Amino acid sequence: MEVKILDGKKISEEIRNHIVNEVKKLKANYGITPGLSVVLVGDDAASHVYVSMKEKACKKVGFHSEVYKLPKETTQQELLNLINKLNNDEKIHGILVQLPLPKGIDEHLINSHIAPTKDVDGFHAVNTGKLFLGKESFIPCTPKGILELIKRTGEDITGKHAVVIGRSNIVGKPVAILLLKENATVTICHSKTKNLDKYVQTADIVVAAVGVPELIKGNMIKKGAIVIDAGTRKVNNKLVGDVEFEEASKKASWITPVPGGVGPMTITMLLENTLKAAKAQCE
Ligand SMILES: Nc1nc(=O)c2c([nH]1)NC[C@@H]1CN(c3ccc(C(=O)N[C@@H](CCC(=O)O)C(=O)O)cc3)C=[N+]21
Repeated sequence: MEVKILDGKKISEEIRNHIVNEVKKLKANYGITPGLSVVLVGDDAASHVYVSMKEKACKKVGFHSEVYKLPKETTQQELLNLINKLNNDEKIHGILVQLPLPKGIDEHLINSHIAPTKDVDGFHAVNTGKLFLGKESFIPCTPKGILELIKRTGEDITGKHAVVIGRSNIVGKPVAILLLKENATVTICHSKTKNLDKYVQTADIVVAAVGVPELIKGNMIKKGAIVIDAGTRKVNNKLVGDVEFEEASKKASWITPVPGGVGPMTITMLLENTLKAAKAQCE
């Protein structure tokens, strides 16, 4: 059986084309242009790359986009003041504070200062709680993108064994909750898990989100499994995922490449969430 590639770039393009049309309708019918503010504190090089990708993606679908680049000396109070301003800005429907934040700034305090209705990252405690309860909420972009990719395989998730490797608040935990909602049997593995290979070997769906290059070996993958790789680490200037792609491709039925898999979907889901936030304000 030939492996099929879950092309995050191509799927993103389809979704983004749809968003372009939705933006046109929103403008025509309500005079509203979805607006996203991205706040970046400090000089982390990778963060600057991601933020400019987000800005570009916004412009391309016709959103209003603002980027605030603040020096690493910015105080927590200054950041809270900016969020207050953006919470009250009618042009802005979504606010994203790029992580990681410099030391001394409490990430959870900052995220929970964003109005829940503008929390397009889905990191506010209210949205996290709603996700946990299975209620309508803003779903974090990477987990949402991963679910979309799995759904594009056309395979039924119900009853399948999904093994999530990684327990971060941004990817591992929320993606496990989403898979549970789709009636998968979910196992969460992490850095303290003993015999990781034993779990991965029984997985119908593998979601790797640890950021350890090629931790998941091809020989761990069950034949016919769906393999989603959310890892992106630069190794010798090359982007490497958490999965040994070549070897895993010999076993998997579907697999995401790195780059061009989960990464572009993350940004596409940010656009979707921002559109959703703008639409909610028309109601
Ligand atoms: N508040 C917040 N929200 C986030 O969503 C958020 C964040 N902070 N901090 C950092 C992570 C990381 N992240 C990525 C987004 C796109 C790609 C992406 O598009 N990657 C391309 C390649 C990019 C490259 O060439 O470096 C790909 O995989 O094809 C990757 C990673 C969002 N994050």
